[in-house]
Amino acid sequence: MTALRWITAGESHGPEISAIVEGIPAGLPLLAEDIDADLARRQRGYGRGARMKIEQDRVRFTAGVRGGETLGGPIAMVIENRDHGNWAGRMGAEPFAEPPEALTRPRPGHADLAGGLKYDRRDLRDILERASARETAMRVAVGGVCRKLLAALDVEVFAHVVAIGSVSAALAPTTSPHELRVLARASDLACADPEAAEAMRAAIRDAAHRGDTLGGVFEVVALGVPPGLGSHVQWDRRLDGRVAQALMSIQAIKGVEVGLGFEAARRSGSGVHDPIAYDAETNLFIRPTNHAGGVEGGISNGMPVVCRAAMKPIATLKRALPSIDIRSKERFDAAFERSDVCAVPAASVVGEAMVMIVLTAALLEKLGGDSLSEVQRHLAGYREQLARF
Ligand SMILES: Cc1cc2nc3c(=O)[nH]c(=O)nc-3n(C[C@H](O)[C@H](O)[C@H](O)COP(=O)(O)O)c2cc1C
Ligand SMILES: C=C(O[C@@H]1CC(C(=O)O)=C[C@@H](OP(=O)(O)O)[C@H]1O)C(=O)O
Repeated sequence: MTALRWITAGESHGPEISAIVEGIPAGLPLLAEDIDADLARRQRGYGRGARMKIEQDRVRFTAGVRGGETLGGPIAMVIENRDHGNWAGRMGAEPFAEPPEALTRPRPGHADLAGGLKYDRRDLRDILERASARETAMRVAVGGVCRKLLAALDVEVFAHVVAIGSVSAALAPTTSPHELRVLARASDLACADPEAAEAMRAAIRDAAHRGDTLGGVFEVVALGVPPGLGSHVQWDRRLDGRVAQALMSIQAIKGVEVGLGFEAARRSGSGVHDPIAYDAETNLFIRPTNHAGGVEGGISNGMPVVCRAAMKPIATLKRALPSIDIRSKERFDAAFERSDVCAVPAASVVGEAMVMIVLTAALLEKLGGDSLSEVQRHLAGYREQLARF
């Protein structure tokens, strides 16, 4: 048993993106098609650009899986970049026969300029290729592996879009998590409020007409998380801190909230903290409200883990903002090729994946085990301990 660790590699227009995931126990049933369903969800979504018509993301396992089950060793995965075929002579590893035209015009809001300065690259393509959110396809694949393990431990994670620009979803307080998940999955906006979704589509169309872009907010909900994941004892073990880092690491995410988040700062204590009750039938502590978003003291408390992420608008604008050519130092009028107008629905699928990865790591730390059956046995024992508390 080792800690869960993972890493991705690959450029947006290179031949493929890849990942290695280590720490998944042996004996977990795992098929490429389990992952592909999530990859497809990340690709569709109102507001995406022409690139998504080219790609058809599918994962291929190249290590760690045999006969449809994990072996306990590192799992290696690749996803082909179909667009790579259109980049002949510009994206290979070998020296170029003819140097491609350098990209010297940084886009405000993207990594182009900051990355160029840091790595001393005068062709900004050397930065944008890796800064691109193409990489998030692989995060979703890693999250998909974790989803299989979480499902075997009765944990379910889903995301839904709650705002696009200034349009917010309004949900009836009676909407159950199950309904929320089904409604969001059925929408090309991953939004559970059909009326708001229509207004969101109109806002995205309007932004596209104006040559502009939009951001928004998505929420991730994790059900079935046992109490006791994460820890109060050290800064880097707090579950809320780990979730925030994971969500904030997604390209263009600029804010994260757990539970009430910023709203908690505006209320007094009596309107924030969740009263503690006890259910004598299940022998479990329960909470009538979940303002904490399922985490207190950096530890899961048995309630659903609920967090939100705010995404800034896409940086590549049809009507570009002022910028300077890094070679001539002159102001330029940007040439626009293609871009997403709004990628919040796609980012919500990525957020779901990142939360699944954090929860899987925390669960494996709590429970230990080299095979799925061992982890399941440990969870059953822990649940008995909780019921006796
Ligand atoms: C799923 C997804 C799709 C994105 N698509 C685009 C895009 O088409 N064009 C673009 O300029 N930025 C796009 N972005 C955002 C950039 O990757 C992001 O703005 C850039 O990495 C800089 O953001 P940062 O300052 O948070 O790193 C996308 C982000 C995500 C999560
Ligand atoms: C390729 C993906 O997203 C890309 C993320 C992205 C960016 O700048 O982040 C820019 C666009 O790429 P391109 O410039 O090739 O059109 C998006 O399509 C993807 O999500 O799979």
